[in-house]
Amino acid sequence: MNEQTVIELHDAKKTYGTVQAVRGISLNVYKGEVLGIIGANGAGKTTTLEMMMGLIEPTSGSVSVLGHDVKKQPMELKEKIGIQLQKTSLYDRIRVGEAINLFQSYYKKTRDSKEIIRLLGLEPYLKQFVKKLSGGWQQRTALALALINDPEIIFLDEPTTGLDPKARHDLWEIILQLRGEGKTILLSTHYMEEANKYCDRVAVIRSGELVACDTPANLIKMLPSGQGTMDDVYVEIAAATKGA
Ligand SMILES: Nc1ncnc2c1ncn2[C@@H]1O[C@H](COP(=O)(O)OP(=O)(O)OP(=O)(O)O)[C@@H](O)[C@H]1O
Repeated sequence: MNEQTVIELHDAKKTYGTVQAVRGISLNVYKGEVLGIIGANGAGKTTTLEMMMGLIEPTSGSVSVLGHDVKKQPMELKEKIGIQLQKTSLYDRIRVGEAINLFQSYYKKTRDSKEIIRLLGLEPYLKQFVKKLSGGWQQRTALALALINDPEIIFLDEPTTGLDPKARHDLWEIILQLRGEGKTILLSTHYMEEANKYCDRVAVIRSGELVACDTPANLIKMLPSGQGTMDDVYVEIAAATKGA
């Protein structure tokens, strides 16, 4: 694997009032990898991703993305990253083609929209309202919008949640194609078979802490029995009670 670091978290913490959402995570993400983030509901996956995206500031510690401190240079960062959020309701009331055109106006540098439409197979849907599309096509539209600025890093928050198996498979094919272009992809997922099959490394977050980050095969080796599946990793490492 190419070991050029594109994201660096150093003891990043995020506190909301009395809630410690992220409790000091240090992590390096490498260029060209697909890094999955797993953990129970409320573990801190979205908060960690949002700090890397520059959407929220860490309460303490540092987050550097492509050499930019997310606190000090959020605008520089915006031009270089692509974000597909869990909820796409913002774009519900416009058509697919209109959403793509609108997003093109947001950035200085853009990727050819025809190329993005071809990659995502969106040609037949351009005149349709995003809201009327199936979940799978809504997710593809959201991914198309995340690619408009030809980002070096793409963030996907639970991209395949709620999709049927074929739509999930097809979306992964696109994600792997993007990795083939040299993009770095970070995503959160609750689907362990997807983490196992498609992610180069998987970060395990438990109660706001990074408890492991390695290849799926190495995470499985960390199990007490030294063997099993990513489901076992989830149950025994990600969802284990503290101190267990
Ligand atoms: N804006 C906020 N204000 C207050 N608390 C928040 C806020 N955002 C997140 N939290 C809390 O921080 C903790 C981590 O939330 P986060 O959304 O990062 O978890 P997650 O791992 O992404 O969960 P899920 O799998 O359910 O999406 C939770 O306790 C959550 O309630």
